[in-house]
Amino acid sequence: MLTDEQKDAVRCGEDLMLTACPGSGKTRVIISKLARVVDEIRGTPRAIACITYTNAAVQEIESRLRHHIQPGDDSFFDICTIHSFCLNHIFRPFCHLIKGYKKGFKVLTPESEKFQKHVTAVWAQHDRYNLTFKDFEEFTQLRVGPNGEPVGIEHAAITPEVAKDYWKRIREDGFIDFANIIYYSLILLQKRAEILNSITAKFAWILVDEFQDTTDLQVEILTLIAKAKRTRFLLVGDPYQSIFGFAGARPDLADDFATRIGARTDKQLSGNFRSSAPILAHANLLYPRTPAMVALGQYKDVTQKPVWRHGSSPFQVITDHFLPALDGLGIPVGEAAILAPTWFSLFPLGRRLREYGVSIVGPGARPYRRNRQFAPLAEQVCGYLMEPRPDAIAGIERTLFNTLLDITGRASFDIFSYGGRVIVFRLLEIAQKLHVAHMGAISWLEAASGEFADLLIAEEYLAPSERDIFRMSVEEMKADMRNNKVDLANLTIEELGVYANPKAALKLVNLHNSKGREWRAVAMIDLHEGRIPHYMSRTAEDFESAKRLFYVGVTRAEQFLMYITDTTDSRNGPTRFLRKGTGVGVC
Ligand SMILES: Nc1ncnc2c1ncn2[C@@H]1O[C@H](COP(=O)(O)OP(=O)(O)OP(=O)(O)O)[C@@H](O)[C@H]1O
Repeated sequence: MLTDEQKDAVRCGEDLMLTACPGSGKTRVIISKLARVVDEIRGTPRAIACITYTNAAVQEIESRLRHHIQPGDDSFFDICTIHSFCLNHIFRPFCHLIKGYKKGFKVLTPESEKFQKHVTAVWAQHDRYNLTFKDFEEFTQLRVGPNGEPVGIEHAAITPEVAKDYWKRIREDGFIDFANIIYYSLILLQKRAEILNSITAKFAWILVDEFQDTTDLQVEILTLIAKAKRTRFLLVGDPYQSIFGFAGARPDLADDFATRIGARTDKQLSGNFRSSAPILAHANLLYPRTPAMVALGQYKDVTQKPVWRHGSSPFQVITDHFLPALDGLGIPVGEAAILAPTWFSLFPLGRRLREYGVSIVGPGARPYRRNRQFAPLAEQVCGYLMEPRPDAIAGIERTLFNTLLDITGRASFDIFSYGGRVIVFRLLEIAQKLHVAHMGAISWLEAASGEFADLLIAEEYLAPSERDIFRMSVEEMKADMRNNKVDLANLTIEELGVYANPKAALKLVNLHNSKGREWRAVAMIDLHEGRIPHYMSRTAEDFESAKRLFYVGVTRAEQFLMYITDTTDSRNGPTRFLRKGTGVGVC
């Protein structure tokens, strides 16, 4: 059932920029809108693009939409990120028009070995060795400005020369990164009227979720499409949840675009289905809204106020206060999350909690590096063995697709066809047979890596020369685990599966990645001035953006919220967002 304000937004036939408070059911509105406009265009050659911010959101919408549409409707919509929209509809079909990509391309993802290789090589070219995590991370933030220049490197070690050399290297090796997919798509639309024409002829509607996090190039692309006046827009967002400024997001662009296309901006979603009234009272202290955000969901009548706990370390407060509070409230740890301003404070906490015997997902949870090639597939399959949920099959397909892409450099799209699904079921059959035969995770991994490779070679997804890649990857996983002092003999398939199917595990998430998610209980750690806002914050916008990040954290909690500070650093003082006047007023 939709509320009146949700229905109103879905029915609006004009271009609309909808401002939606946290937990207001944006996803529900987008799905209902999608189902409604599919009804309107069914049988025509037109389609709808639904652009979301992350792949996780794509999967969420895809799986929920299944209940609303008819068989065969798939050709009428594309649910995608802006990158896959540009890749599939603009860059891939027309890349032959671009110098360097005439013969095709491969997408360079930060998880791939090639990414590491190129970053290492380009740094060596500029005399930088002994690289740290940050030296790699910075390349994932690299963006292209409207004139083709590198941007987003103001606080980075990367110089414009390094960025350009990096792009030159990857292009010579036949690769393109996400930033350039967007840039070249814009160029193609600007220079070739026929490409713009084909896009606007195809898309009757473009629905954009998380529009507050849009970037300048993305707005340029949408503006070109809007100018043709053949495509309608539903843009949904919340300016108070714009937290991706470092990735080029600018909430002001959203308003600007709405004005440029003459979209309506008079509709709001103000009902919050997620959180209790006391949690919303804190959120409203940070950002009062008009109309005010009100609690409508199942936890609306919970009276428990958010609490602040201070201790000697996050681990001490979590184990002495947060976990016992969950017990008292009857909230399973799998429905709770620990949020922190950065990964750095989550790594040591994750490790200690794992040693303490708490199942966790998040940094420090995996005893091996995630980019080990066989690891994601093995985890997904083990997750399925533990709990065979039908929706997990799509996750396995996607992982298999990514794994093959990573190994072979080819996109095996037929994994998503009927034939591909048959392969997935055959892999699961092998996995099940081995599960029955092998008790421990290590012997399972050793056997499965061989048998999976054999099947994929027989079906021509892998070449015989690629047979040993999975086996070698298992050896690497074992070496990682030995280094991390994991008791290999006793590692279970359940433990591997928990990373893919983390229902029973406590989630450790950084605040940026918590966007769009919700948990019954949330603990926010490391809430110190200097962390949030960061000590390098200078401008009013820096402080505001930290406040929005804090706001996103607060609004993830449904029933119970704990703020945590600690004395691990003598300089630690509570963040201004916990104080009266500047924050939620708990200290
Ligand atoms: N009309 C409704 N009736 C009951 N529950 C609803 C309704 N609309 C949304 N919800 C529930 O509210 C919760 C929040 O919805 P959703 O995740 O779509 O919020 P959101 O607006 O995307 O939030 P955020 O911006 O904070 O990520 C979900 O659990 C959803 O099922």
